[in-house]
Amino acid sequence: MTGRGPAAPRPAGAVRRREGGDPARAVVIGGGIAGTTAALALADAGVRTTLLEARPRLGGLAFSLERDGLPADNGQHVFMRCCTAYRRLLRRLDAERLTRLQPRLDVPVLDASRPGAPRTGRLRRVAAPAPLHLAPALAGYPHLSPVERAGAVRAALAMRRLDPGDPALDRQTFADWLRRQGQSPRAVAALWDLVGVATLNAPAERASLALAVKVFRTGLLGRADAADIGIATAPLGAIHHDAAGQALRRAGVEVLLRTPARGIRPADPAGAGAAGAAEALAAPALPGGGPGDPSRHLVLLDDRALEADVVVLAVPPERAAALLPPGALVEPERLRAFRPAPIVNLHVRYDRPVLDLPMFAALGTRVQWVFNRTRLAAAGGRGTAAGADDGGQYLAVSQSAATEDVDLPLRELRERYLPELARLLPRARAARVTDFFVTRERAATFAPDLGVARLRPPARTRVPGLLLAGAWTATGWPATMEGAARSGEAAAGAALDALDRRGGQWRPSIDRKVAA
Ligand SMILES: Cc1cc2nc3c(=O)[nH]c(=O)nc-3n(C[C@H](O)[C@H](O)[C@H](O)COP(=O)(O)OP(=O)(O)OC[C@H]3O[C@@H](n4cnc5c(N)ncnc54)[C@H](O)[C@@H]3O)c2cc1C
Repeated sequence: MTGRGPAAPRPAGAVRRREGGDPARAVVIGGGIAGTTAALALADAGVRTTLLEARPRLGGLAFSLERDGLPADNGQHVFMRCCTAYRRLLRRLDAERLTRLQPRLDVPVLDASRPGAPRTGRLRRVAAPAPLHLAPALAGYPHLSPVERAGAVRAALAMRRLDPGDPALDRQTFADWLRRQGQSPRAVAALWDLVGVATLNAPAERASLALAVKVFRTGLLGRADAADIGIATAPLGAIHHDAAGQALRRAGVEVLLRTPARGIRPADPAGAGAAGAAEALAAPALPGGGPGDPSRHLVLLDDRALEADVVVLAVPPERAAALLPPGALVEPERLRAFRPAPIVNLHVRYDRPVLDLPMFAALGTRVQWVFNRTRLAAAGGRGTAAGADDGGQYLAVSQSAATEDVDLPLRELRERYLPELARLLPRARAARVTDFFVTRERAATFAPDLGVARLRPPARTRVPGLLLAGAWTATGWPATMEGAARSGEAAAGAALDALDRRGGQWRPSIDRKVAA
């Protein structure tokens, strides 16, 4: 993270002003988690902020849909206690109450490779400092042999000595490193990939060691409570559209939905720049030269242009590449080099309860993680809204790194997965499936490929006051809600720094005397 931390909500009426007395203005482009975080931080610091979102809803990649009255998410999302920026955002949205955070990490792991009932292990922590907090779980983990368990402990201790920021780690795969640590294919499947595929969206064979070290060191080898799992008990849309929209509007942010930005250009110093998008698009490149004032920006819309002192561009990388003015990045083509990685969710409704656990991870089957949406919604006081109204149960099966599945027809996915769920859940064998549908996100995350760290730009561009945000920017985290929230905080901090640095144009402190 760069720049300052998030600002505390401003006192009512505090406005950040330019030298001439006009309020400082920001435009944030993109209403996903990164853009929402940035817009709130800017508004909280007294900057008049407009948030542009191309779609009719906020939330970006974290959203909900409705199917025959059943609220469903585009994909199951989880976070961890160590996701401090994301949890800050939840609090800022007054939406923590729409989530549940485990008091202590506890993940049941069902192994379906043997005939009969699956064997259950548990990855749960005890009240001890890291890394001892996981020692009893590992010692009793039935999916590894005693030799494999001892080997896993040795590898974990070796990983604690690696620095995720070391560029050399981004040039080797996680799998190569695990092999060098003597990890068996079984240990990779039953332990490292179990966590790694879900968090990195790639198996160890295709994941950069740098990102893997980031995940394991932060989540499992740092603070003992870091990996306690948090899950929304409400639909994602209730948090990232409804609560976000309310918080933004309460903070005074102007939220414009269905409003795509078409370009960013320097503002005309004579003030005529807002006249038309076509003329502005034809303006010469930044920085320097040409008629534009590089200290202010024009954000071009379909029918007009908005003038701003700072702009935060919080859209996916290929969109950012198209919107950035020439010269804003040294190597803008890098933004087009991110490879997308898919996640597929299978939504299954049974006519009766088939699972008591709130969630589990699976081995010995193609099923990865299963979430009991009915039980999770009941934990949040919304039992009837999640498939329990007819006495049934609604499960979401989350499949990361789903390259094989993402283009399969619904019927084939049904044939592929329902027998596997029946293998894992004995009660599902006698149950009737009342609905089965699929959500496919082809670009759920960027692929954590070797060398991906080199593609990820920091918040600051070469144009003063034009900042980048998004889970794909240089946060050090894989593409996650935490990465997105961190990037939003970083971009807002850098935008405020840019305002402060404009020699004499800005009053460095919030002017509390003038009403918004
Ligand atoms: C199925 C699935 C499961 C996932 N699971 C997890 C998980 O368990 N845990 C986790 O932490 N993360 C998970 N993620 C990743 C997480 O959702 C993303 O990393 C995060 O939401 C990205 O947020 P963002 O703001 O960076 O980008 P985005 O969400 O992509 O937001 C960008 C926004 O910009 C808008 N936009 C684009 N172009 C323009 C334009 N020209 N003008 C205006 N607006 C524009 C888009 O419409 C979009 O709303 C998952 C993602 C998916 C899809």
